[in-house]
Amino acid sequence: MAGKTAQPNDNGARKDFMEPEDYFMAAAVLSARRSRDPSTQVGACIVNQDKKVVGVGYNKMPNGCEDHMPWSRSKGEDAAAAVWANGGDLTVATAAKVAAAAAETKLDTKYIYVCHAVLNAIMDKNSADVKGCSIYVTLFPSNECAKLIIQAGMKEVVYLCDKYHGSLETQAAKRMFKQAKIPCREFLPKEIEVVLKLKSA
Ligand SMILES: Nc1ccn([C@H]2C[C@H](O)[C@@H](COP(=O)(O)O)O2)c(=O)n1
Repeated sequence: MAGKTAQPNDNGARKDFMEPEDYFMAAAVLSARRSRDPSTQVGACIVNQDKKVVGVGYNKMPNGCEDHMPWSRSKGEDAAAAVWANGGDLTVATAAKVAAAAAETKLDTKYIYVCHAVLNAIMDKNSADVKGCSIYVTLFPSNECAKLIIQAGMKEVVYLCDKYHGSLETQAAKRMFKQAKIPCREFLPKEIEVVLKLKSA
C-alpha cells in the first residue's frame, strides 16, 4: 500500500503498517486457509479488550475425524442428478433411490459433523474466558455460532461476508444477537489486499 504521508513529530516510524482491525480480519482469513471444506472456508479470530488475539479457528471436522467424514453438501442433490441422468424419468427404482438418498441426506453430508470456525476459535482460546471480546469472522455466524458467542459473553461481531443472509440459520443468529444486544458490523478493510510471502524470492 502506498506509504502514508509524513506526520508532524515524525519519529521515522514506517507509515504503511497494518491497522489492527485489518490484522485481526487477516488472521481470520488466513486461518480459513487451513479449512478442508471444498466449498466454503471460514475463519474466526477472537480479540480481547486489550486488542490481543486470544483465539483463532476455522471450519473443520472434529479431531480424529478429518479423514473419514463427508464434505458433500447434499445427498439429495446427487439423487436429483440421478433422476435427471435418467432423462427425468422418475421410475420406481429411481424414486426408491431418491427416497433412500433423502433418508441418508443428513448422514452423508458435512453439516452434522463439521465444527464451525467460531467453535474452534473459542476452543483455541489462550485465556480463561472470552468475555468482552470481539470476534472477527469471515462469514456471518450461524445460529449455533450465535449461541456460543452470546453464552461466552462476547460483545461484538465483525464479519466480512454475509452470503447466507436469507437462510434460517443466519436470520435466527441476527434475531438472537439483537435480543442479546450484541452489535454486528460488516468489516470494511483499509487494505483491500494483503499479500503473504512465506519465502523471499
Ligand atoms: N457461520 C458459519 C457457517 C458455516 N460454517 C461452515 C460449515 C461448513 O463447513 C461451511 C459452509 O458450507 P456451505 O454450505 O457453504 O457449502 O462453513 C462456519 O464455519 N461458520
